[in-house]
Formats: sequence, C-alpha cells, structure tokens
Amino acid sequence: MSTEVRQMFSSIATRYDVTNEVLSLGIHRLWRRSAVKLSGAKEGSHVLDCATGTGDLALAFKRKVGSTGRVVGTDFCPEMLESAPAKAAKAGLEVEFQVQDAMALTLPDNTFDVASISFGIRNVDDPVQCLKEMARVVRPGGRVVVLEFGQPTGPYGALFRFYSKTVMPAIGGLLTGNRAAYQYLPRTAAAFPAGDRFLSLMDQAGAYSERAAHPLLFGTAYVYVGTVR
Ligand SMILES: C[S@@+](CC[C@H](N)C(=O)[O-])C[C@H]1O[C@@H](n2cnc3c(N)ncnc32)[C@H](O)[C@@H]1O
Repeated sequence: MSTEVRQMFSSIATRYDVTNEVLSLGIHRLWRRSAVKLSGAKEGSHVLDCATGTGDLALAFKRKVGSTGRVVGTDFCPEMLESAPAKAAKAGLEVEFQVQDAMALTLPDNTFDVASISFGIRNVDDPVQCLKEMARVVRPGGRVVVLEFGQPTGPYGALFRFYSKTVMPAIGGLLTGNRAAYQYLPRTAAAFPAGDRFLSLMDQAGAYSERAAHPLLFGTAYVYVGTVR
C-alpha cells in the first residue's frame, strides 16, 4: 500500500503545487494559517512537519517561529520533497528537509514543541501509529496538529461531493496527466474518519491529554489539535 502511495505522489510531484492552487482556489493557504495559529507555535518554537510534500506548511511554520526557531519538513516520497528546498530558499526561509516515514520517524523522543501533518494522515497505512509517533517526538505539553479533509453535509456537502467526484479528477487529470490520483485523493477524503471519529483515533493513540476538532469551511476540512501527555 505505502509503495503505491509513494509512487502515486512521485508521479504528480512536479505539478502538485499548481494543481493544489487551482483545485482549492487558493483556500489551502488560509487553512494552513489556521493550523499554524491553533498549534500554539511561537517565535523560537521547534516544529516537525510530517508528510510535508512540497513544504508549504513547513514554510508557514518557519514564518511563525522566526530565525530562532527550527522547522524540519519530512516526507517518505523524495520526489515530493524535491522542490521544497528551492521554495524555502526563494522565500528566504531556512527549513531542513529529510526523507522520513511518518509512521517510523528516526528522530529522538521529546525533540519538538509541535508536530504537524496536513492532508497526509489519510494516506498513511495506520493513522493511530502515526499519531503515536508524532506524539513521541513532541515534548510533554507540546502539540500535534493535523489538517485533513472532512465530509461536509447538507446542500453545501452535496455541492462539494459533486466537485470532488467530477471536477477534481477532470482538472487534476488535465494538469498532472494522472486522473487516477485525483480520483484517489477525493475518494480517500470521503472515506476518512472526520470530526468525532478522528478524535477517537487520537484517543486510541493514548498519547494525548486533551484533543479538539476545529471545523473549517462548514467541515470541508478540520484542524485537530492534541496536547501531548
Ligand atoms: C496530499 S500530499 C500533502 C502534502 C503537504 N503536506 C500539503 O499539505 O500539501 C500527501 C503527502 O503525504 C506523503 N505521505 C504519505 N504517506 C506517508 C508516510 N507514511 N510518511 C511520510 N509521508 C507520507 C506523500 O508522499 C505526500 O507528499
């Protein structure tokens, strides 16, 4: 499973950013800002961004933590990471990037104030293991922040499902040449436990003293925040 996921991301890596921008109408930037705000990261904080892909959330964190802070962006797909260092350099931001599997990080315990993952946790083989692993590398009292799609309901939800099932694969396929990837991404988003169901995964991880779900745009996405025991 993880090999197929890695190959899929590798095939869309060079077109990922432009496709993201078009398909989200730029809204992903606002969502990332919310994730950074809710993480409690401040000047000087040490942050790990898992499944960082092309590094957008890592860069948003670096803007927050400043030159005294440290941000490490990790992903298990080297091709997704490829453009990240140049993006950071262009923005004048110093971020470290490493190839790492979010389910088995080769980083010491209690290293970071915050660990984050955006639109990545639904792609890992075992989200509970990933939540444990992220908590392991965060100091007690620090936070784990997850940004992930939800399943909005009502008339807006119907519109969103139509958009995900038809518009996303068509445009994503056109821009990347991999229509299947843009069928997989909304399909996994529709099936992934959101809201209270994700909070119970956080409970199963047994690593958080508090956890909360913050809906964005009528539940189109959520920011989940866990305080590490
Ligand atoms: C939809 S992209 C999101 C990228 C980025 N976080 C963002 O918000 O744009 C999902 C990313 O998760 C990565 N990924 C999936 N499973 C992973 C794992 N087990 N360990 C590390 N990265 C993983 C993929 O390589 C891909 O870059």
